[in-house]
Amino acid sequence: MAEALRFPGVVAGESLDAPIAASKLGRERHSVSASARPGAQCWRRRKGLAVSCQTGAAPAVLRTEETTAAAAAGSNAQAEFTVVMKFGGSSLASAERMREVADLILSFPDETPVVVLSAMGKTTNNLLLAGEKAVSCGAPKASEIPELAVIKDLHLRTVDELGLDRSIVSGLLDELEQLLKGVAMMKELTLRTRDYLVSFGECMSTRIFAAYLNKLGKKARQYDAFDIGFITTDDFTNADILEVTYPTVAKRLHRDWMDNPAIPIVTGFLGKGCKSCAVTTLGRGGSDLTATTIGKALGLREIQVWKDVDGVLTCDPNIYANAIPVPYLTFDEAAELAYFGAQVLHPQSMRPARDGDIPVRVKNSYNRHAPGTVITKSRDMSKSILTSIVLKSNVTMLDIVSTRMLGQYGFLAKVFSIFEDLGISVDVVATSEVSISLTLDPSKLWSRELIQQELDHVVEELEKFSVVHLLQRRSIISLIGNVQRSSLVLEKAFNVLRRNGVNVQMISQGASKVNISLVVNDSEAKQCVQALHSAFFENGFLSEVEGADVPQNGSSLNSNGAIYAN
Ligand SMILES: Nc1ncnc2c1ncn2[C@@H]1O[C@H](COP(=O)(O)OP(=O)(O)O)[C@@H](O)[C@H]1O
Ligand SMILES: N[C@@H](CC(=O)OP(=O)(O)O)C(=O)O
Repeated sequence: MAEALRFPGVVAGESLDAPIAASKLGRERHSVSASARPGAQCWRRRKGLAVSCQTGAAPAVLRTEETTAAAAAGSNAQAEFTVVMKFGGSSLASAERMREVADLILSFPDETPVVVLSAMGKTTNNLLLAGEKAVSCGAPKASEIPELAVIKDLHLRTVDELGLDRSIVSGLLDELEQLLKGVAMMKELTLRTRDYLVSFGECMSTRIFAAYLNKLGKKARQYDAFDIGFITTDDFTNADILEVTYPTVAKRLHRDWMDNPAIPIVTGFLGKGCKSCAVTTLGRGGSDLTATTIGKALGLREIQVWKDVDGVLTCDPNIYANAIPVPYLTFDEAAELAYFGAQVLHPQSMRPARDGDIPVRVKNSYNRHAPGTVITKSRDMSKSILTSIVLKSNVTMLDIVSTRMLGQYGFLAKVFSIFEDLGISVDVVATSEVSISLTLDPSKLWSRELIQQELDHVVEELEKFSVVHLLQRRSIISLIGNVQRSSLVLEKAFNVLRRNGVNVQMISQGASKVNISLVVNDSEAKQCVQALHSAFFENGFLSEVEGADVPQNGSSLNSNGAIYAN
């Protein structure tokens, strides 16, 4: 196995991110050597993980070199692996859960899976909290951060309970502590350091799980995604996967399988920045995207995403416990649902699956025989009316009225150029000749909220040519379904809202043709979702409508569960 490097951001001649540098300075174990590969340089250390780092490699160079080589291997790469099985943090919260997930994987002896894992339980949140506390606690106190203790305890206990050697994670835990000391010393946590910090979660869970499968006698090989060709933009905390990733990952997994077959256990959520060569992350929940990327790269039969719920549900079960599973979705519906706030899937994760036309199956690792949700390119929409109701809260709405007699084209262009310049996402839009109403994504970046100063700045810019009303604490309720039946959906929805005394402040029928969005006050939103859910899904409405496809609870809809039927 190659020697390891946990500082993929460190390239000869490049300045280090300060806290990482500080944590490195605290230790002496590093040695530096150049990789044998022409045009590449690599920092190595005696212990830890392996990341090869291509110095200053421009994406274009990578694309030419890697694509050509991978294309040769590409067709064969499809031969061995059959499915991706992704398990999220909720499926991997303890040693007991790891045992169950191993058992689940082994219960499909006819499959050759690529396994993608997230960090255990709430580890990512704990890492982020630890990082934030380190900024202000002072270096001597960094070792005492409570979240660090929780992370250590969980991982060491898991290793012990699974009968594995503590050395599987102890080096990483030491390194994590050093990093937190570095952050504490420098009193800063850059986005780059944040990504590096959270990467410890997936790096540990995959090492533990691979070791456990090997202990059970099932050959498994651990991979850090940033080491096998997950090349991304350098947008730390929210990076995009570059095209070169597909052939590179396919080539690597295929080659290793040919050399020595073993189930790949890949870190979800992580990548390597194309310019910085540092660890990047794909946004919260990004392991789903890792899974669909691998599915497309290898041209697999199916992508399975194992969660703690019986599939995609008719609404967020935390908002309304009566939510029921949705048996079928299209990629467009699933993407819209995720984008408009359903935390169950990463918003970008449907893209590779759609491009590769690979079905995604959302399953429950706690209830493996439940049929789950199958997401495909198309489905019979003739009977579909409403699929799911999604709520996105804490949204800011802007009413912008032109004060100059700009034509509509010029007015809209001016408004949107401001959002583009400030890097703020717009969700729902309704326009007239001289006015526009729109909502702003509450999390401009996945990891943090739009802050007041940014909003003030937006308003200031817009007021140069318009009158602006800023309306905060709004919610978007998205009705995901068949927009061809929009009159029926809207008639029912508005009846329900009127009965509940709710005034809709904006309405938009998405260009995607699967979404009608309504904007209401935050304070009324949950009650609206519950009332809409009752009206559409619980009182026989859909079965009253001629030809409607009616979701039900339980397994009677299990026409999509053929391969799990037992
Ligand atoms: N429409 C929905 N359908 C299913 N789950 C939803 C929905 N909206 C929100 N959720 C939440 O998403 C969670 C599953 O997603 P996530 O936490 O990312 O799982 P994992 O960590 O296992 O990948 C559920 O436990 C549920 O609370
Ligand atoms: N661990 C990362 C990535 C991820 O996808 O997690 P999960 O599969 O548990 O949502 C996060 O919490 O964001």
